[in-house]
Amino acid sequence: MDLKSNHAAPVLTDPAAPINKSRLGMHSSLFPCSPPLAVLPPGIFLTIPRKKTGILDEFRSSIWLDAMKSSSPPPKKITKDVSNEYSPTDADVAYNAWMAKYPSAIASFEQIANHAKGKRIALFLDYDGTLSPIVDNPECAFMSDAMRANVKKVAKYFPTAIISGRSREKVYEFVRLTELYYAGSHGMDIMGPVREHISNDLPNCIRSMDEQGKEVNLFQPAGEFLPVIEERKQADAESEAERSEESVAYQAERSGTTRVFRSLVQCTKDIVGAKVENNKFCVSVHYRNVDEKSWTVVAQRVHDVLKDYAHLRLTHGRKVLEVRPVINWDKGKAVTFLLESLGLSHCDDVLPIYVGDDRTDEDAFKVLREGNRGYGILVGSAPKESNAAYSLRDPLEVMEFLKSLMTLKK
Ligand SMILES: O=P(O)(O)OC[C@H]1O[C@H](O[C@H]2O[C@H](CO)[C@@H](O)[C@H](O)[C@H]2O)[C@H](O)[C@@H](O)[C@@H]1O
Repeated sequence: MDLKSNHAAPVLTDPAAPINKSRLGMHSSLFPCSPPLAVLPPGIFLTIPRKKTGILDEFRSSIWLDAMKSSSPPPKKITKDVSNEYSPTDADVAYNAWMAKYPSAIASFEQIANHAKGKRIALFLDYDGTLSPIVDNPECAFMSDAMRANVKKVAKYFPTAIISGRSREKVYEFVRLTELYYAGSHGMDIMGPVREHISNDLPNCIRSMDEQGKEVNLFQPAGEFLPVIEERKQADAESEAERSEESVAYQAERSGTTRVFRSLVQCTKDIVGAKVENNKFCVSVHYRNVDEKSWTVVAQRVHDVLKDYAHLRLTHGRKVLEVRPVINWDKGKAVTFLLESLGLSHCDDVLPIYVGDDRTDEDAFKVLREGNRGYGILVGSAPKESNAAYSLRDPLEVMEFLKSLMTLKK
């Protein structure tokens, strides 16, 4: 969800980071659906009108607060009929109606299998909330060994990619499977197979090596947003003493984060429980562990920092505010890019399946739904409108679904 109420979306101008728009053109086949906001052709920048008041008024505060509250509802408890006098609550009725609209991918597996007959499955998986359960500390969102083993097996039969909001490096550290493709920063950092025509057409696509020394294509559509060289030089010039402190700000600079990360760390450091995470092309401001009374303070501080930057925008994930470049790129575009990289686009015999739990995954569900080419599967049990076709309750059910998928191997 974009937080752009009252035309005052916290978008940022970074005068020190000039953006070379002409370098951001790309192959037209990577624009399968019309962009959600205005685009500056031929690049992939979005323009968002903004007002520079810097103050979250009461009205907008309450909109933000509502969005913050509803951003990660707890899983629905299954109501048990122990007394034989079960009378469903309104919530049960709503849940059952929702399940009828987004049936379980496990219960509907036969239907999926029928559709997959004679087709090659391409699998796309989100990480947090999909392969690993949502936990309070983002550094501890480990996937189970059983899940890893099943993802490994499924990747043996079907091309499989992880598309995460985390940095590509970080999600790889969690997953540690070399047989997958990885897209980090909500698809803004993709390591995929080598395809000549793609790397020739896209200026931000380069030939690179993966961890195993295998040749890959590295596509970073928001490449222009990495810190300017001067900042790196400045970091290099820091004293050894400063370096050894291993401060959050130093680590961020070293890993290529923009100045906005440091500003966000600085402006939230007195808010107990707030955590700022550097995801390379995006920055996450977590408020899951912040007292609810201070949530609007978090929103206000983030808003204040962002009002000075024109090339960044704010979206909302599960108890997290996500700062990202204003470019027309998302997980949906990443799926299209990867299908093309894998040589699987424009093929009638390919069935892409995308499994994800978050609002950012909706872009991918939408691409599959609109192209009428595969299935989005929403992970969660809280009724919400989605572009997915099916649902799974939680990562445990995701694992069951992966096991079922393996029965479809040739
Ligand atoms: O696209 P994803 O792989 O789902 O990444 C989205 C964000 O996931 C992480 O945050 C979420 O999971 C955390 C661990 O369970 C949880 O503590 C947090 O509240 C959730 O929002 C990650 O830390 C973010 O950087 C990602 O953007």
